[in-house]
Amino acid sequence: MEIILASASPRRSKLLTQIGVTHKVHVSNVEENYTEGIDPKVWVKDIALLKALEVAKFYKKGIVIGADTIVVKDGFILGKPEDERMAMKMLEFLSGDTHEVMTGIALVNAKDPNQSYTHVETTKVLFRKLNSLEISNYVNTKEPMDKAGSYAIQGVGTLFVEGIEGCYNNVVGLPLNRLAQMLKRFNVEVLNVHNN
Ligand SMILES: Cc1cn([C@H]2C[C@H](O)[C@@H](COP(=O)(O)OP(=O)(O)OP(=O)(O)O)O2)c(=O)[nH]c1=O
Repeated sequence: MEIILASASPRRSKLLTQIGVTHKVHVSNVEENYTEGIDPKVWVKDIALLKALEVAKFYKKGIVIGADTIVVKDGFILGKPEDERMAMKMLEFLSGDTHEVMTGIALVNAKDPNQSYTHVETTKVLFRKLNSLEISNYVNTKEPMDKAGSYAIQGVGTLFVEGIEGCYNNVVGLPLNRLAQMLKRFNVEVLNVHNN
């Protein structure tokens, strides 16, 4: 069974490769325009599904995986920062407190797009208190610029993380354990994948 990852994130592709899932990457053009007042869980699931459905149109068969990662704190959704100023504001906001990282995942059968499964995985992350110098030094590394919430737990950003509760890979962009369980619904056993 061919597996198509509908994501531009090199991290997600690497995570899939880590568990032995051979796949093709086909990037979707879905706009991530947040509408005020939407429940973050509903939003992140809907965007993941939209990404997978859009890419599924290009294929006659196979399983399309869509995903979206957001950071949520006090009801606010933090996506990727638009500029360095915004990245600094996000990090100030996350400093010294716990936030949630949510990844929505959607699996769509390209042969019959009505067959789809979605899930939202949530991981709690505790940041230690950050000072303004380390925030600006971190933003200068550019690492935050393409990351939800303006940090990368898999990079230098790990220095801000005091603890996590839940799936680590979910913070990086794909909850692998959950994804493997979802793939079983399409009879894909991750430890025994034949994609050709
Ligand atoms: C919090 C956090 C996020 N991220 C990343 C995961 C996602 O790639 C990114 C959030 O952006 P997304 O919009 O979820 O994904 P993307 O734009 O990289 O790719 P696509 O939309 O095509 O699927 O933030 C990390 O890499 N590390 C972290 O610690």
